[in-house]
Amino acid sequence: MRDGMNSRILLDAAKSCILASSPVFRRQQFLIRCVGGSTDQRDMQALRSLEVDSQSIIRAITPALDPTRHKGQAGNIAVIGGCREYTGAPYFSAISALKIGADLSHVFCTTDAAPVIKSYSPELIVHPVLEESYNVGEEHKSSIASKVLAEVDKWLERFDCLVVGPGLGRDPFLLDCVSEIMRHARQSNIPIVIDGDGLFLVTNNLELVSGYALAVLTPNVNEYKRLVQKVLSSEVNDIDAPQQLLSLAKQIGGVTILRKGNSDLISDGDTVKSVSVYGSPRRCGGQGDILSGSVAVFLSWARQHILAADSNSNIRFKNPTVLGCIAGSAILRKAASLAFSNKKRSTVTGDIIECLGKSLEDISPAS
Ligand SMILES: NC(=O)C1=CN([C@@H]2O[C@H](COP(=O)(O)OP(=O)(O)OC[C@H]3O[C@@H](n4cnc5c(N)ncnc54)[C@H](O)[C@@H]3O)[C@@H](O)[C@H]2O)[C@@H](O)CC1
Ligand SMILES: Nc1ncnc2c1ncn2[C@@H]1O[C@H](COP(=O)(O)OP(=O)(O)OP(=O)(O)O)[C@@H](O)[C@H]1O
Ligand SMILES: [Mg+2]
Repeated sequence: MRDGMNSRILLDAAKSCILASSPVFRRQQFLIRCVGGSTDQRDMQALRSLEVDSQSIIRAITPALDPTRHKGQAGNIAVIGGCREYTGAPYFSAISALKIGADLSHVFCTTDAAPVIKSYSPELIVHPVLEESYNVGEEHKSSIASKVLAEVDKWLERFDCLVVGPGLGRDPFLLDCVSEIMRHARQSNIPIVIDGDGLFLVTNNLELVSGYALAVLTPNVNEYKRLVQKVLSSEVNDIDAPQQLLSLAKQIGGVTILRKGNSDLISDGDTVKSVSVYGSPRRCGGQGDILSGSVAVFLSWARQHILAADSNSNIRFKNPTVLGCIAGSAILRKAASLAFSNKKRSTVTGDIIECLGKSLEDISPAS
């Protein structure tokens, strides 16, 4: 009996050793650490105490479908992104804005990407205005940059929010032009959601967003790591994730940051909120793009709602960028959950986009 027990203990120990040295196991442990998946009870409790009632926020800020309203009042969004490599990301972001309920959705992309993005959907207004270095001779760079800016400026004042970065690429000439567009948007007080390669640009040029309360950064695990290293000169701290996020947002002058992960954490340097609505175990590319388009619309609605709120309403004291992040995160996660219940392992980003309407309808019915 005793011998049997000893050999079982030895067998278990051997199994643990084999498991711990297996590359698959080590990769899983690495990923758990990367996405902040600490199982520490105190961490879980701390996160639970930050959880917000996202459904009430969505109900409060979603505008009624009022017959007196005209086209554009429910939101006019522009995505700056789309290059030779990436045409899916700007499409996902822009179409998600429409499916949430914006009236108009534009894409400003490179001349190469435009015909491709136009062919995905006639709903989007696609402007082939950006250029990458390979298409522009050194001697023409300055005149092309002025032309790009003039093209975007013609439209800028009409937009309720810009999304900068989905599928933008990292070409230096293109990023210089986009920096100028961001400066103009900032002068005009237009909110800017920054994602993907827009975060690469901003991390290396923090002055573009520093101190701009209408800027929202939506980093994934890698983008967050780069931001923390650059701004706080430290590594990501998953043990005290809310405190580190708060410091980061404060250090960049009160921008709002949505740190994507197992739970989405949101901070504007004053408060930290968490959205842990059940989402999906599928991690197909493009979900962050749905999020950026959704946040842009909800942020615009939150601003409108706050402007129109009467003096007794306590929503007037809330930050619209934080409200937009909470609502966008909760809707994306609910849509991802719905899509997964239908499509399981074959769930792709398009399936999640198809569930955005039902997800919002369940929370805030159209009539
Ligand atoms: N269909 C498309 O056109 C898409 C284009 N995208 C664009 O692609 C560009 C680069 O974005 P990326 O998200 O790839 O850049 P990242 O710097 O986040 O990712 C680079 C690498 O990190 C890995 N990685 C990503 N998330 C991870 C996680 N949670 N844990 C461990 N490793 C992880 C990825 O597999 C990839 O190899 C952006 O412009 C983005 O907008 C993406 O939005 C996805 C969809
Ligand atoms: N580990 C996770 N568990 C549950 N949900 C997650 C997890 N990681 C991310 N998400 C959800 O997916 C959304 C997109 O996050 P993700 O990290 O995939 O962004 P991304 O890498 O920028 O995506 P994209 O492929 O569009 O660039 C987040 O808002 C979050 O709600
Ligand atoms: Mg992304």
